[in-house]
Amino acid sequence: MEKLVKAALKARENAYVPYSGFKVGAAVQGKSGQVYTGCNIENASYGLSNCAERTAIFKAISEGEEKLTAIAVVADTPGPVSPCGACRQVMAEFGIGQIILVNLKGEQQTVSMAELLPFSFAKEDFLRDGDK
Ligand SMILES: O=c1ccn([C@H]2C[C@H](O)[C@@H](CO)O2)c(=O)[nH]1
Ligand SMILES: [Zn+2]
Repeated sequence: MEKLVKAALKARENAYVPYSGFKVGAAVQGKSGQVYTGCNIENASYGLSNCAERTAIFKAISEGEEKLTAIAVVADTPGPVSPCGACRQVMAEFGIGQIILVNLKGEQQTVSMAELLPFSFAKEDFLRDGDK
């Protein structure tokens, strides 16, 4: 989805990365069709840094989206960028179908959630039948 890749590239420009210098951009599409973008936002207390993917996803959910259909992630990596484990788990929560991984050379790879995070932990693993 070229629209999502373009939005992610633009969001990458807003990355706040005084510590790593590594800019990442993301754009996620909600079931409504609306697109939400995000960049990574670092902190002097390094562990509080937030990845671009989670910035975009949390923006979408906080605006009322309940399901997300696709996400594009862009960074200046040798091959298509590989999202961190924390972001993979957050993506899995909202059933993202298509994960489009891109680098600045335009190399692109689209993967499914099951490919990106096999054997993931989900609510079905701990909620009782009546609560699902
Ligand atoms: O998929 C990724 C990988 C890394 N980062 C961020 C976290 C940190 O700010 C910087 C270096 O790890 O890149 C992302 O936003 N997304
Ligand atoms: Zn991450």
